[in-house]
Formats: sequence, C-alpha cells, structure tokens
Amino acid sequence: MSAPTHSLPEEFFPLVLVGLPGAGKTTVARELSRLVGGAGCDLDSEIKRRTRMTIPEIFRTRGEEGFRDIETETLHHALAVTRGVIALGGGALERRRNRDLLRGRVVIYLQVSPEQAAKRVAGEKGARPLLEREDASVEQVLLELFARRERYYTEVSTLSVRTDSLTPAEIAARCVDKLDDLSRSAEGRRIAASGMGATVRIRVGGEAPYRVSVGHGLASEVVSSLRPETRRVLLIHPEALREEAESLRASLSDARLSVISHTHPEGEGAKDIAVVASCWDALGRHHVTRRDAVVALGGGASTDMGGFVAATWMRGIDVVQVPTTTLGMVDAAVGGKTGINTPQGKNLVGAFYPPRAVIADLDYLRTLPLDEHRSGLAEVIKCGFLADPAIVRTVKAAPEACLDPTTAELADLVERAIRVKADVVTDDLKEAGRREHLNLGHTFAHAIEWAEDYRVRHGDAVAQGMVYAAHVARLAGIGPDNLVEETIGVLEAVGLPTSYRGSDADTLIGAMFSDKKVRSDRLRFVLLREWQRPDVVAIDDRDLLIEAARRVGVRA
Ligand SMILES: NC(=O)c1ccc[n+]([C@@H]2O[C@H](COP(=O)([O-])OP(=O)(O)OC[C@H]3O[C@@H](n4cnc5c(N)ncnc54)[C@H](O)[C@@H]3O)[C@@H](O)[C@H]2O)c1
Ligand SMILES: O=C(O)C(=O)C[C@@H](O)[C@H](O)[C@H](O)COP(=O)(O)O
Repeated sequence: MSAPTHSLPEEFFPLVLVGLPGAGKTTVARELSRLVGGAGCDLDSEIKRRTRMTIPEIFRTRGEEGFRDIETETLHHALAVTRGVIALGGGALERRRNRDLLRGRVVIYLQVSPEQAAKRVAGEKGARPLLEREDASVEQVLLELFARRERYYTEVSTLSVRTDSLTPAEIAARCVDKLDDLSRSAEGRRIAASGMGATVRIRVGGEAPYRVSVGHGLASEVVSSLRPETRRVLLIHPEALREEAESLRASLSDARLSVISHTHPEGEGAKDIAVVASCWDALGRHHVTRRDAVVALGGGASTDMGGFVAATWMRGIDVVQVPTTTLGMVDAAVGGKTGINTPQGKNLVGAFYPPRAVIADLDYLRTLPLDEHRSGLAEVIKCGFLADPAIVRTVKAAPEACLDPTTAELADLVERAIRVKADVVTDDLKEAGRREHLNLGHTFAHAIEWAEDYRVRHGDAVAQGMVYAAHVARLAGIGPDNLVEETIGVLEAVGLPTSYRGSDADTLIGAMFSDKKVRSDRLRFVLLREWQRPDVVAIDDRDLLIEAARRVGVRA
C-alpha cells in the first residue's frame, strides 16, 4: 500500500461514503483510502465475508429485513474497527438505527443522478437484487429509490460531491479537497476536538452524584448507565419523538431489557397529574420494581414529569434523563428538580430527585424547530449572566452560530451552561441557598406562563422575566449601569422576546405570589448586583413592581 498523500485529523476516521447504487462508493472508497490512508471497506463485501453468502442469497433466504439486521450489525463492527473509508450499501440508511450509528461522523454523500447510476450498474446483472424487477426498468427503480432515500443521504452527510461527470479518481480528489476545507472550518475543528463522538462528561456531586454526558450517538450510554440488575424500563416520550423513541427502544431491547413505551401529551400538557397517573398505571401493569428504571426522552416537560414519576414510584426508582431540546440539555434534565403544574401555578408539586444519569445527545437537536432551540438559549444566557461571561461573549460575537444546533459554538455553550448548573446543584440540591440564583427571571416568567395558560415557551418567558428583573433592579438602585440595555441586547441578538404585553400588572403580581421563593408573604427576586454576582432580594414596593412591568410593556 503506498503512503497517503493527505493528512486529515485522526478523529475524522473512519470516513463513510453513502449514496445510491451506482454512485461509485466501492471504487471511490479504494481511491480515497489510497489518498488519505487506511483501508477501504465495502460493507456489502464485509457482509459476504462474515456470512459466507452472496447478497442475493441472503435476500432469498432471510428476506430484506434479515439482510438489514446483518447489515446493521456489520456496520456497528466496521465503525469500531475501520481506520479508513467505509462504503455503505445504498439502502442502509433506510433504517433509522443505521442513520443513528452515523451521527457525529464524517459522512460523504456521493450524489449521482438516477440516469447516470443506471448507466453505471448496467451489466451487473444478478449482483443487485433490489434493482431487478419485472415491472420496472433499472432506471425507474433508481428513480424510486432516489425519491425515497435522498432525504436520508442529506440528513446524515457532512459534505457531498456530485459525481455524474467524474471518474472515481476525480471523485476521490474532490472528496479530499472538501475534507481539507472541512478540517479548516469550525465544524471540522469541533469534530477534531470532540474526537468524533468522544463524549464530554460533567460530574454533578452531592449526596447522589451522577454524570451528564454530552456528545453524539449516545444510545449505548443510555443502556450502560442503567444498573446491571435492571430488567424493565418505562420509556416515556411525547408523540413527536416516536421515531427517536423506537430507535432508543431498539438499543435497550438489544441489551435484553424489557421496554414499555409510554407516550404523553406535547409540551406543558405532560406536566399534569392525570399524565403522571397514566405512567403509574403502566408501571403497575408491567410490574416495574425497585431495581427497574424510567427513561425520560424529550424536552424539559418530559424530563420534569418523567423524573417525578420515577421519584414517586415505589418511593423512588432510577431515572435516566435523555433530553432532546436545548433547554432540556442545559437545564431541565440536570439538577434533579422534577415536577408538575397545578391549576394554581407552575411546578407546584414535585421532588428534588437526582437522576441516575443524564445523556445529552446533541444529535437530537437536528430536528428541533428553531423557535424551540432559541427558547433554550434563554436559559443558556441566564447561566452566562449568573456565572460565565464567556457565554455572553459568544452569544454577542456569533449569534447565528448559536442559533445553529450543529455548530461548535453551540456545543460549547451547552457544555458551559451545564457546568454552571452542575456547580450550583452540587453545592445546594434542595435550594436552601445558592440554587435560588438559577431562578433569575423565573418569578415573572412563571407568572406569564400561568397567565397565558402555558401557551408560551418557557425559555421565551424566562427572557422576558430577565428583562423584568433587570428593570426591578434598576428601579431598586441595584446592579451594573448597563444592566437593562445589556440584558435586552444579548437576548435580542438571538431573537428572544424582551417585552410582554399579554396580561395586566395586577394579574401578574398576584401570580408571582405562588413563587416558591416567597417568604413571609414577601416577593423575593434574583437580581444581579454585578454581572456574574446574583443575589436574592425582597421587594415590597408594589409601585416599583408595577413600574417595572410597565417598562416591559405590560398595561398597569
Ligand atoms: N427541572 C428544571 O430544573 C427545569 C429547568 C428548566 C425548565 N424546566 C421545564 O422545562 C419545560 C420546558 O422544556 P422545553 O423547552 O424543552 O419544552 P418541551 O419539553 O415542552 O418541548 C418543546 C416541544 O419540542 C418537542 N421536541 C422535543 N424534542 C424535540 C426534538 N429533538 N425534535 C423535535 N421536536 C422536539 C416536544 O415534543 C415539544 O412539543 C418547562 O416545563 C419548564 O418548566 C425545568
Ligand atoms: O434548577 C433550578 O433550581 C432552577 O431554578 C432552574 C430553572 O431554570 C427551572 O425553570 C426550574 O424548573 C424552576 O424551578 P421552580 O422551583 O422555580 O419551579
């Protein structure tokens, strides 16, 4: 084997090629590994080697599903042992599980038109069973496959190369150019820094310590975080995450766990006693015991409710939190505050109940709607104001990158925000002191959410609440000179709301009296004495509170 002519960060390997049959993956894998080093691995050949059967034989004897099972197993193995280039079969990505295995890796999509692909595979009769149909020409079948699979190729790929008019050597050279560009980009540096799926682990201390894992493709960590005696898992998730839940369920089932999937209503509708009761019912019917576990997959509403279910079943069983929103990862899933709402207010029933582990798989954020992601940034910025000025600097310098959940900047923000929260919670799980600081903006935010019947996003309300708190501080003569302007400026940099007009001041002030920080009938607010120096201050002056509300936009 000749020496490679190009050096890429070690963490880029194995490179994975995907695309339609006829895209040239097998030949390009050989050419490309010659240029970048390592061996080329053709997954179909590997399957033949392992099974001692041809692909058409496997299809004939085990059917397509049987073939796909072998393919998944072989892919799993190849990703672990190959230091080179892996060419995937054209249909591998139709399986969610296989797409999940590729998350966080460098995947090159070799694009080919169905017409060109048909020309390339002509003369390979017998080798590609899926292309041979009596009712359609090879080109028609390729057109159908293209229509079905293109979105998957796009979903998993890090970069793409058009191949129609190129030879395999030219395609490989084009791949190398693009890989060089990638290694110089922020995304490439993130991949190199994270070791491609290398996972950051943040310890949360206290009486029941646990770890928060942040990374890519972490399904196996969910499994390994469970105690060895665990036999049954109640997998709680919203309907919107059915596919993700199916994939996680497959990983848990592979580990011989019995999985009970339980869906719940979207958003704040999950944090309701009737939903909790339906989970208790499922736990009871399936004989879930003290050594079993709840896995809560979803945003903060799912992890708050799922955590509460675990805290109360048999007086407490394990919960592994698997947050899928930005807000869930940086805040709700971390710290052991679990709970539900009552008609009188937000989070009024709950328990401090540390999870067994938190698995923050950044890949979930790829499907999160932008507005949900943005809302999570409010809690990230809160951590910046409370403790970490680097967060504020990044948001101001690169707001676009922060709004893109696939960037290195965002991964850094998630990690930083978790570290801020982990530090506080390690010290003060039960909110006897310092933990109250994490409530910056929340006194007003919870009042807005209640007044709006929870039809607003929590993070958006927190942004409005932080502006309110800044006005309260200024009116009380507390805080740095630029408190209000800077608070508004940083939040608006990422498009978060900084004013609120929906309700009236009396209603909101009334609702604030349900806040858990109230002592002896006095409202207490988290205010910033300086940047990164929060304090809890009782404010009795009703006129001040009304004026602060008016400054946010509320009618007096
Ligand atoms: N316990 C705590 O310390 C703590 C901290 C902060 C917030 N919270 C709570 O968290 C809740 C808000 O959490 P949230 O903002 O994550 O909202 P959420 O849980 O309501 O999720 C928002 C929406 O996004 C959907 N979704 C989740 N993940 C997705 C994904 N990957 N792709 C596509 N859609 C996805 C959900 O189904 C839901 O419809 C509030 O109830 C708040 O009180 C708790
Ligand atoms: O973890 C905490 O402590 C917080 O206050 C974090 C908040 O961001 C979060 O919204 C929390 O759920 C609020 O708790 P609550 O006790 O004020 O309902």
